[in-house]
Amino acid sequence: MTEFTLTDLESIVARRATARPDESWTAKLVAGGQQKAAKKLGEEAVETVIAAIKDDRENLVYESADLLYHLMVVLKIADIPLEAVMQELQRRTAQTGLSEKASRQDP
Ligand SMILES: N=c1c2ncn([C@@H]3O[C@H](COP(=O)(O)OP(=O)(O)OP(=O)(O)O)[C@@H](O)[C@H]3O)c2ncn1[C@@H]1O[C@H](COP(=O)(O)O)[C@@H](O)[C@H]1O
Repeated sequence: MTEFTLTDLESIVARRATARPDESWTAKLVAGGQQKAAKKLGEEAVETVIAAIKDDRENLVYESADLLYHLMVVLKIADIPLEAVMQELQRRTAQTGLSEKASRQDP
């Protein structure tokens, strides 16, 4: 079991965001702005979906890693700490996904 966590990745992204764009993909994404970074996140999401639909386990792992990394960059540019996402996920543990969805349906 790896000890590497998304919090570790968040720290790496924060550190590399301040590097020179010509020596860091993270810095290049950050310098390019949210529109480009979010577009890249969307591309990685599509690649993840394709791997899932093809039942391509190896690529699903690879693309999921790309997806999570690019999500961390987008959150960094938006100045949203991973902690905020984890808090929201924790809040949702109080109910099932289906009951939450039902609570949002129009009467
Ligand atoms: N986890 C990642 C990570 N995942 C993906 N990528 C980069 O994201 C880019 C994706 O670009 P592309 O889609 O064009 O490349 P691709 O996915 O291989 O191409 P396709 O075949 O999918 O189209 C590649 O350059 C990858 O290297 C990442 N770049 C950095 N990190 C982490 O960030 C750290 C710092 O990296 P730098 O900021 O580059 O120093 C690294 O040590 C890693 O821990």
